[in-house]
Amino acid sequence: MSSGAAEPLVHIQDFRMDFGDTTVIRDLSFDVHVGETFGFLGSNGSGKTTTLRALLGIYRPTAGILHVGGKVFEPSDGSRLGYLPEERGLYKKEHVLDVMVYFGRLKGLSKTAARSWSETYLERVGLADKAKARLDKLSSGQQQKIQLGVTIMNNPELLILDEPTKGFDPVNRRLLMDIIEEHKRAGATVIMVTHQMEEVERLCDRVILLKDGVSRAYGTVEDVQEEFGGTVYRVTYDGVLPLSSLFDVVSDDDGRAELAPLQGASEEKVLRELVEAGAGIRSFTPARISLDEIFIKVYGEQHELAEG
Ligand SMILES: Nc1ncnc2c1ncn2[C@@H]1O[C@H](COP(=O)(O)OP(=O)(O)OP(=O)(O)O)[C@@H](O)[C@H]1O
Repeated sequence: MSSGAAEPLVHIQDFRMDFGDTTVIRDLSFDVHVGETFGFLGSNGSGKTTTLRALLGIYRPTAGILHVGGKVFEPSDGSRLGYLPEERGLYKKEHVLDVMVYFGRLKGLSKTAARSWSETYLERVGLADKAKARLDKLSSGQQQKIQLGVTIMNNPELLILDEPTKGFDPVNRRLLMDIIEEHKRAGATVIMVTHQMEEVERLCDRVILLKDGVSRAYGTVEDVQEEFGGTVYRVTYDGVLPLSSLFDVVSDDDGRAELAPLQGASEEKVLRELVEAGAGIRSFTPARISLDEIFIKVYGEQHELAEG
């Protein structure tokens, strides 16, 4: 899976995927570079899992180039890959530690190394007391922790994680994000499908946003924020917000509003307008537009790009 210095580790160009008469991905192109954490974002059914499956050879693409390390991925390249698929499932009637050691051996670790790694991991994720339990006696979140462990245990150079924290409570989500971040810091390239925008803002260097199988934004988180308006003003107020040609009201709830400036209206102009209109401003804070807001802007639109 080695890759030249300037060559992206993952290269997808003009990817198209049809299922029967239906096109679910069209003209999709993006690269993922060595060492970056890449957020693969999009609403339900926008084509994220399909793209990952095509990249890993599970689906045959209708058209386009999908390369890992400069060539089409083959199962024999898998020793440096950690893939957490969307559909989870391990050998549920087996015991936790046995399953982990089994997968560790498949990934080329010695039995001792796999056992020692697994015991340390179980301790870390609060499941040391479940080492001898059957997998199907664990909660779904606990089973997911085991599956993530199996995915990362050989320190893969490329980690592909399809919704790694789906179904986790906030404490466990943070723990899992810490673990993923450690792999990122150790130099792993990470492709992460997630619907949790705070995870993206915390971890991802670059992102792509898919809608109906088409890219709607691609670049660094900052680039994407800039593309969608860059700055917003968060205000708290006691009175009534005026209608204005200087800003759009993005959200307004219980004395808290978010305003998007129009045509580059400056902070001073917007604030003066609010004060002069008697809006009773208590606080006024410029902030970057959040990915959550961008997501709502993109996916709240009509499906004008639908089949056709
Ligand atoms: N094997 C298949 N046969 C036919 N259609 C499929 C198949 N796999 C996926 N699709 C369709 O392709 C589209 C994209 O699905 P995909 O699972 O890639 O979306 P996703 O972005 O991963 O969604 P989610 O966030 O809900 O997991 C959907 O309309 C889905 O119904």
